[in-house]
Amino acid sequence: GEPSGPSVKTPIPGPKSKEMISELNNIQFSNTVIYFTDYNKSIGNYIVDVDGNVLLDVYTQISSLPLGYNHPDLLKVLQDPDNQRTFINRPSLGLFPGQGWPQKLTSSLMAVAPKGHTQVTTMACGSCSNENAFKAAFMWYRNKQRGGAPITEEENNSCMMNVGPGSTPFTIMSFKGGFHGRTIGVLSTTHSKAIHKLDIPALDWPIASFPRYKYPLEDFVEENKAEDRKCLAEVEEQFEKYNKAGKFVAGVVIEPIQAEGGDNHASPEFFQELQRITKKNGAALIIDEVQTGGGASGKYWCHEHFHLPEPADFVTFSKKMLTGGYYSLPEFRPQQGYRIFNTWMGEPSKVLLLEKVVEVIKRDNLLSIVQASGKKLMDGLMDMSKRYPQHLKNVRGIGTFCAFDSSSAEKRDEIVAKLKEKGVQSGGCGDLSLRIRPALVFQPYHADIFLHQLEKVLKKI
Ligand SMILES: Cc1ncc(COP(=O)(O)O)c(CNc2csc(C(=O)O)c2)c1O
Repeated sequence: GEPSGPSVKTPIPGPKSKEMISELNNIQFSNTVIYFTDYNKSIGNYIVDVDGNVLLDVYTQISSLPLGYNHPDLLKVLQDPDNQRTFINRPSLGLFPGQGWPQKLTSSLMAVAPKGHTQVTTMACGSCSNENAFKAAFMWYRNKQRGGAPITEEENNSCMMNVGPGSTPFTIMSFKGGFHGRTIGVLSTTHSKAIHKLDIPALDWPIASFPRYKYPLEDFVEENKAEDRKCLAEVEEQFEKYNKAGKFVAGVVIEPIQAEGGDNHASPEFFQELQRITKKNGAALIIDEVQTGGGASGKYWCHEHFHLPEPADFVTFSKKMLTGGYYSLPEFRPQQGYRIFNTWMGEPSKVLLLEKVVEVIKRDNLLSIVQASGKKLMDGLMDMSKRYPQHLKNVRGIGTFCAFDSSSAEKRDEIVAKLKEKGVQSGGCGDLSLRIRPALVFQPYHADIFLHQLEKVLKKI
């Protein structure tokens, strides 16, 4: 079972961590390592480092552990002899899927598919899921332009040398503050930190503004509505500008909440109107649920809170879903083989684990626990924002997907560092925000432990 609470015995990183970091540094760049982790002792909501420090983990490996550490039901998946074969013989899923693969997809990914979705494509990570969703959107857009005409020899020859008409001038619209990955295509739709983009070539694709609200929301209803209108007008302008220039916008990619960009929220009305504008302009709406998806918002998919008039064209996922991939409407299916393809096309062992995660979420009613813990977090943060307004403001969140701003990046970093000293592993995002990303097994009493430690930090800084 879990420890009763955090316990920190050494400075973090401790002596053993430091030794291992320098060992690793002989092999690769290791400056981002926070500490080496003991994956035998880490359990539930608690991460244990190699120096025996026990921390309440409200960051969970960049929001990617659905059931925390060493969940007993997941360990059982590994003990099943049939499953061992799946872990050992990693298949090229596009060519030689194993028996039972359709059933596994049905009982895991399709069991939690967004409303109206019947198709899923598995991938390895968030970046490659977005990359392939973009490609599927480009092919769909070109096929619409062809209107049934055959592919020409000129198209086949020209694309081999990266020129038109075979290589198209199509674009994907993204938003300032967005994060969709770091591989070279999606990196042109990522706009959260310069260090991610420096030195890498970028594509001339349209970029619109994402709403930046004033808080508390109830005090700024008109201002925030005006902000929605301003951003939507920019989306229309970008469509007009790029389509007129023949750089047709084939898709719009957006997160339900911009996470890396600083936990920026936008209203359901913003997303409903964005879907209308995107459809009107003949583009695909790609909702990136890599960080928001998998249950942290209290629903499986965060965009479910927006009551979109129609299903999104694509919903990409990774992190808490354990496998990468995307759901897409049938019209986006490739028309030929080997166009959305790579050696592995994801990993069945991750889908086996996801199948168990989906079962546990249903059996243990975890989504309602997320809602209860999220309420506890939000109430506690709102209360603290009244008592420490200089350090904690703009409290926001859906489910346990919460955040607040501090007065400066330094202050935010100081709060993260002091929380770590008190045995809470948290993380920053954007310029001023501290984000909370606990596992789905994070109970209200864990929220109390977090809030208690946070109060102790705020009292002293
Ligand atoms: C909304 C969203 N979309 C796509 C991605 C990319 O996923 P990965 O390629 O990292 O699996 C992410 C990854 N998140 C992430 C957090 S820190 C980070 C990094 O590369 O520094 C990446 C995401 O949050």
